[in-house]
Amino acid sequence: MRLDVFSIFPEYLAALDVSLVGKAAKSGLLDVRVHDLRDWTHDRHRTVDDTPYGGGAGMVMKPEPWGEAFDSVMPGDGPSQPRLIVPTPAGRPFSQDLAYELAAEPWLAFACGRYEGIDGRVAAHAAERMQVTEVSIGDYVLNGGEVAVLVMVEAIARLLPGVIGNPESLAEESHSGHGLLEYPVYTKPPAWRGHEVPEVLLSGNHKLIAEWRHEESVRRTAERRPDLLAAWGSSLAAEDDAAS
Ligand SMILES: COc1cccc(COC(=O)c2cn[nH]c2)c1
Repeated sequence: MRLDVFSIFPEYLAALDVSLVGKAAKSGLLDVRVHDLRDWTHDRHRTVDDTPYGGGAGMVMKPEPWGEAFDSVMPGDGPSQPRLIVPTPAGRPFSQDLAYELAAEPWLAFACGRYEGIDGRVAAHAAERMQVTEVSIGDYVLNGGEVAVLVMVEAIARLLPGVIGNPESLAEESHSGHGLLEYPVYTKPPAWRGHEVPEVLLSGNHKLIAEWRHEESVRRTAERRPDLLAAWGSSLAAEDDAAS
């Protein structure tokens, strides 16, 4: 997979060279290219923003640098086009499902917005030749899209075959499809500062362990994410209906 990231703070994306994503990049599974948007400005101050039409506080990112950057890095007459992802509070919620969807793409490009956002014509013009998806990683406002890109790239990269050492661990974890939150996990020592590991986990009885883990998943999901529990319950009912 090829990944292009456009930002006025390219150094923010240095984290992509570290650990999992860094390893995937070195092993050729990921081709990560970070671009400084200011390389496509032409004035002495390398200006990327201006005041918003219609008034209001803050600044808006000008369209010209984005247009020139996209033309230069992913030319419209090129053999293929990337899928463009724009992190924004106004976007489609990022999820494990969307991470899987994006992990199937051969080429992703991320546009990191700052200030009050990017001129709306940038996405509209890009959509003339590539799929554009505005994505939110949560209902809060960041100063820029860079952190959101780090979140999404990590969630996506770990799904690529060969990136995760142990693919089985993908199947069991929270939000990996069965709809409940993950059960608590423990390792040695069996007792630690007056806290014991739940007895059942030391029993070797795999049926009891599986039951305990399921009950813990349901309990935690009910406690922390009643919305997920409701969805899980109705998906069970749907399965029963389908089976009957
Ligand atoms: C593109 O326009 C903007 C405007 C303002 C901030 C940002 C950065 O993204 C976020 O703040 C965000 C993404 N998911 N949840 C929050 C982008």
